[in-house]
Amino acid sequence: MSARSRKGRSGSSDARKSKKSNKKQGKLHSSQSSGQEVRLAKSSDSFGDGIIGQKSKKQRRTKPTKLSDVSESRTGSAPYPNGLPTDRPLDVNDYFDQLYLWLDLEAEAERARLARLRQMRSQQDVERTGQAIVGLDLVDYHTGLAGRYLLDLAKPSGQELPMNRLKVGSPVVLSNDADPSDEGIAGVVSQRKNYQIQIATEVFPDPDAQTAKKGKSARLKRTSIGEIRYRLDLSPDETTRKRQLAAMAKARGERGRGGRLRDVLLGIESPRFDGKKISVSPLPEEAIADERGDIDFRTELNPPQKDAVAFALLADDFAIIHGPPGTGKTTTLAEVIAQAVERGERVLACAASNTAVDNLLERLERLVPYVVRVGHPARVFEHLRDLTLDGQVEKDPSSAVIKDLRRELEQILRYAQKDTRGGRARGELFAEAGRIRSQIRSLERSIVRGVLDRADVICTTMTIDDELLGDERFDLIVIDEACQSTEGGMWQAILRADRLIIAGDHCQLPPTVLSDEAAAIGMRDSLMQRLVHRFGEPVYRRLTVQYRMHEAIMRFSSDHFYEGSLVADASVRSHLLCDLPGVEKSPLTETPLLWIDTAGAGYEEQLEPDGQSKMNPGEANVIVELVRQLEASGIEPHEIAIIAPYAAQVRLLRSRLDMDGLEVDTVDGFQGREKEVVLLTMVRSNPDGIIGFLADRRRSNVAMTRAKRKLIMVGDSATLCTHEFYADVLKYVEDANAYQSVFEFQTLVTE
Ligand SMILES: Nc1ncnc2c1ncn2[C@@H]1O[C@H](COP(=O)(O)OP(=O)(O)OP(=O)(O)O)[C@@H](O)[C@H]1O
Repeated sequence: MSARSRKGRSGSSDARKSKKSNKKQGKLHSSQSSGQEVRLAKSSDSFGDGIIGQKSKKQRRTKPTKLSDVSESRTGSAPYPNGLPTDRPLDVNDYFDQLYLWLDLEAEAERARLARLRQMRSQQDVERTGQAIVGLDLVDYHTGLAGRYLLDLAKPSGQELPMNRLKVGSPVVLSNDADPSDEGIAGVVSQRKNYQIQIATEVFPDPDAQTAKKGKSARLKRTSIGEIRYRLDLSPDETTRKRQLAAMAKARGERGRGGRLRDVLLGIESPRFDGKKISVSPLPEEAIADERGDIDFRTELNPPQKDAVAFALLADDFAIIHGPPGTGKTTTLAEVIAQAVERGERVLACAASNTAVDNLLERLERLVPYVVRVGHPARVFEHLRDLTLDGQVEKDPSSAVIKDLRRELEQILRYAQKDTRGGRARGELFAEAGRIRSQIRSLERSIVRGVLDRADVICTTMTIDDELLGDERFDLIVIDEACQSTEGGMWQAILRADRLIIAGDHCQLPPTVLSDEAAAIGMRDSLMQRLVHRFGEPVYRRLTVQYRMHEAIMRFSSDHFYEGSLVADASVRSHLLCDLPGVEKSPLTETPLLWIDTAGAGYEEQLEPDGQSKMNPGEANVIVELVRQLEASGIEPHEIAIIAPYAAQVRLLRSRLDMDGLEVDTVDGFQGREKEVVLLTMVRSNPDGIIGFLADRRRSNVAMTRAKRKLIMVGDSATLCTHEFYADVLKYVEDANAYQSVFEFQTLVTE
């Protein structure tokens, strides 16, 4: 059945109610007549940290006088200079003005970063930032979906690429390495290997076109493609920015159901559950129990998870699922989606990162008849690639014609590359290539439409390809890892339905925001957190049974971040490394927790030579020794993760521990992941007690909740415990008899 006819089947949210009794429909009718204003919910203290600062007076913008004052005066004139308030309704125009300002400041910060990068001329300095790779050869090229060019770049003579932050999906600029004035062409990383990186571009890097673009004579310098050495720079994500701006402009003027959802999310209207405004009557537990009884669950869920599913399905506007680490938030969301599909709804399922989208997709594959993953296949887990749009288009019988056209296109490009006539003749070949590309595009478009129309669920990151989805609307939008997205990043998705389910954990990593000015006026605070503070308990359900950590690993996080509400499931409550097959019993494997305190050992932090990042070679030695001991006890390298807050320490440890399967990464690389044993190197050790961004407790919460059976921290208590949070960690570890000074550890090693 096509999407269009399915929409007819499901209609609006009425279809969702079709399974319910008349009694419920009656309730819906009676409450809709109520026109009461929203009840100001108390900020929910139980939801956690840092209630957003509030300021009652509306500020008007003033013009900056000095250039140096630009950012400061712009943040000072923000409609909400202390971030979005949660104690009163937001004004629609002020709200979107604030979001625009965030985006502007962020774009400014990104441009400044790129400019600094492009000014660095020392190859080592540039590459150490992790944001650029220089001295690259174009070694091959192909064409991909939508006639994009896929360019393979590698270092000459096959050297390994430096450690870099150019991930699959990152926007980049490809430019001539020898020409600092070259503006380059935009692309997206589509594949990344140790020795080679591939980017997808809309434009072929034709050297004639580059010289012509700069107004120089084509005769000035004849270069063949192979003679140019390129550099790749991580670039500001202009496409995402433009899409977000367009979505925000549309949301500002939205009317009808879309306008209502916007007003609910801005706290102007009261959210409704089961047809009733929560300002009149919060959803009673009996209604949830009732709904739960009606559901034929497709997954084995625990009671809080089942409640969350029922609660979400009863939401008329939005509902929130708060999922602390390992509590099955994604599992629960997948069940919500499966139930919605069962009721005849079409769902758009999103998350902030590709990994999070794939985690959801992995579960949906088993639960939903027809799910499509939108996004570049290279960014999708390999075992899920058949579910991508590209994968499904490939299976379509008309794809054979496209393959022939692509072959023809590649042939023409190769002729063009070899063509020594230059100028017009070469230009004609590129023009012919352009015509074939548009033919390919129009054929693909019709196949793509067919695939999307058949889908019950479409999965994508929050950067939605509006061109691809057109103005298609869904019955329900589901957003996982919602706290990792800025508010501005949510509107593209929100606009596509009248109902929204968001899941996440505000006590884990916030979205990456480069601009400190934007962060100071609230850009790092999530929509989810704001809604909980605004409306309180009636709009969210928290999952409380976790399936990852030994109880002792979980307890600190539970007490500190989740009011002690977490419970370790019996299957994990007391599991230890020594319970794994082939693992010997030893002091390291028989206990779940250990802090090796380096205080007094003189393991001071160091600035990486020529770099900005910090490392701690003394701590690295301890980590290397611990890995050696774990391996000797029978733990496999792929069961071990090392987490360091600083890239320089990651680099140092990677160079010291070249083991297949062992992962060494920053905290950001580990959100949403787990390992049997996690070693945390804290790095900071200085006489002034400066701990830098370790002060963000959310970062530590993520790092400390990745381990299933053993968490080992290596750090200097004298430096760290100047901060109350780490003093609490130390006390917890001491009470759990899991403290060891590095001097004791070394004695044990030498014995
Ligand atoms: N009711 C359940 N019974 C048994 N296992 C479960 C249940 N719910 C979730 N799990 C398991 O717990 C683990 C974590 O689940 P899931 O990935 O859904 O959690 P999450 O909250 O999204 O995780 P994260 O904290 O990494 O974001 C998975 O291995 C999952 O199979």
